[in-house]
Amino acid sequence: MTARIIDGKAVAAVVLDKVRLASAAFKDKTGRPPGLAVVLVGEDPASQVYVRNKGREAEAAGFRSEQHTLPVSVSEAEVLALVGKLNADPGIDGILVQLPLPKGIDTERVLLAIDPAKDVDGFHPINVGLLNAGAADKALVPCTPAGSMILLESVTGSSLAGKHAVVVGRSNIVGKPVAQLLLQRDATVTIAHSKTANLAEICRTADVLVAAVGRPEMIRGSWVKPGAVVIDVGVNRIPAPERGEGKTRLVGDVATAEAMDVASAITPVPGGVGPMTIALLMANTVTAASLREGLPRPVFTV
Ligand SMILES: Nc1nc2c(c(=O)[nH]1)N[C@@H](CN(C=O)c1ccc(C(=O)N[C@@H](CCC(=O)O)C(=O)O)cc1)CN2
Ligand SMILES: [Mg+2]
Repeated sequence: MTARIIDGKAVAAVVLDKVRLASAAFKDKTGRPPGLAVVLVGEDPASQVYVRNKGREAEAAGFRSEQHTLPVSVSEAEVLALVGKLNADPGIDGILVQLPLPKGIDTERVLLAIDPAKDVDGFHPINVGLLNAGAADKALVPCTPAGSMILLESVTGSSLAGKHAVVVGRSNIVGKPVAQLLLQRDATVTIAHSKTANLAEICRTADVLVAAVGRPEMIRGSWVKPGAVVIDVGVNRIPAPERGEGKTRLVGDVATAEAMDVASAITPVPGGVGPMTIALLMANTVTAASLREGLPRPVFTV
């Protein structure tokens, strides 16, 4: 079997088209565009790229887009003061603090300070609680898990009843929320991680395998059940001396070439889940804006 490649860039483009329409409709109804503020602390080069891309997509979607860049030396109190100012700004619907934050700043405290109604990352305990209570329809759902589900559903349809989903990874950003979303689609869900015994054996029982462990190509082709759908959330930069001295390349958490011989469908890295993260951030911003204005929740499923 050669797996079908799930094209995240193409699906993200469809979501972004819907975002543009929803953004224009929002502006027609309210007289203002949705507003997104992205906060970057420090100079992490990957974070700088992600934040720039978020600003570019926000502008393309017709949003009011703000970027706040703070030096690495900034105090936690100053970050909290900025979040407080953005919470109070009626034209800002979405606030995102780019992670990771520099050492010395308490990430949990910063995330807790964001107004849950503006928490377009879905990381605030109120949104986490709503998702875990089975009320995802009232929550802002984290972007990477929500995007992963759209890619998965493009292959399986919306019901996963009778399917065993194995999530490898237990982060708050991906592993735990994606497990909740899979449960809500009636999958039987196992959360495994790097310290799970018999990990390969457990993965081999997965009809749906979500890899979010952050270890380059850890999941081998022999771990994949024939016909499984594989969602690779990993984005790992590894040395690529074959490309020249000091060069690197991106790989996922799955050994893609091996898995392709076994799976029925798989997301590539790059070009799979990654592009969905930013598309879903734009979707969450229109959702937050609509809910804040008492408008119906827009739908961005593909
Ligand atoms: N506040 C947040 N911080 C972080 C999040 C997040 O969702 N919210 N996620 C990641 C970083 N991230 C967005 O912020 C992100 C990561 C990867 C991609 C992406 O498109 N990846 C591409 C490859 C990109 C490359 O060439 O380097 C792909 O997989 O195709 C987008 C967004 C951590 N921080
Ligand atoms: Mg990807």
